[in-house]
Amino acid sequence: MQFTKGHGTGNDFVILPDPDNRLDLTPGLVAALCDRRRGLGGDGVLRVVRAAAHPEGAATAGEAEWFMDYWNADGSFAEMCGNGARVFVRYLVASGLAEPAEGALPVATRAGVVRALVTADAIAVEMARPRLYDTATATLGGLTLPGTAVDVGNPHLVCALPAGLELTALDLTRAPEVDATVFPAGVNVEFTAPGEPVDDTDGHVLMRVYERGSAETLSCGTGACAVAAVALRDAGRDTGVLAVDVPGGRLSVTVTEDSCWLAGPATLVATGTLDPTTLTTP
Ligand SMILES: N[C@@H](CCC[C@H](N)C(=O)O)C(=O)O
Repeated sequence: MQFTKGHGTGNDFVILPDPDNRLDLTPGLVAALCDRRRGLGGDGVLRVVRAAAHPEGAATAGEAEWFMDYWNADGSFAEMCGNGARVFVRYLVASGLAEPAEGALPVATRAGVVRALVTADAIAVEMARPRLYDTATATLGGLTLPGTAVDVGNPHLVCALPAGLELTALDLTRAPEVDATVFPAGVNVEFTAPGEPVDDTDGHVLMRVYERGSAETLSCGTGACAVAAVALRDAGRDTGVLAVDVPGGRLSVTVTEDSCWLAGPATLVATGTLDPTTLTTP
């Protein structure tokens, strides 16, 4: 089995090239690949498959040649992964499967087709504008925080920390408790604090995230988009540019009238082969 390992601001992925959808990818195999001690390690898997060859990509095969088949580290599916899409596009270009020079590159996902712009330093992906749709709470270590539910193709709950509580003080080794009636399919939970002003932006937010299916990660692209949309709402604005700092680095989010751009570094670090029969799970 061929693989490449890559990351976007520390949100890391095992990339599996499988153009014709031949791999028998199962939740167990995904979890074993993502195991950080027994496998390659990753927050998720990105299968690179032709849209026409995948049942969930076929409907958009006329718009995008490639389908990002994203899986969380526990073997569950997610509709969308913002950093994953950026790393996926870096892989397509680096491996010669797509040409970046032809303008925005379309990629099919479970949340529809996204478009990417590629430069040497960064990859920006245009996704749907985040939709703020409800309020809910997250409880963590006896602390209950109010938050805003946001749909970025996948579900998010954005909770601001009260003044005086440091983001670094949160214990995210366990999942925050949330209301399952608001989030029947689970949710990614972002905790935020205000950052110092950053040039050429309309705001700066610090964030940590506990991801559905992957636990705490160093970064979450769709989470950064959700956080930016809530920050703009709180500032009485509809659109703007936000710097969102995550433990793994800085993301830039631009919310426009009808879409949302997520930009940041996307890096490939290794390529190799693996015999899946050597993988074991606890
Ligand atoms: N890290 C991703 C989000 C991955 C999916 C998420 N865990 C979910 O289950 O919705 C990102 O960069 O957006």
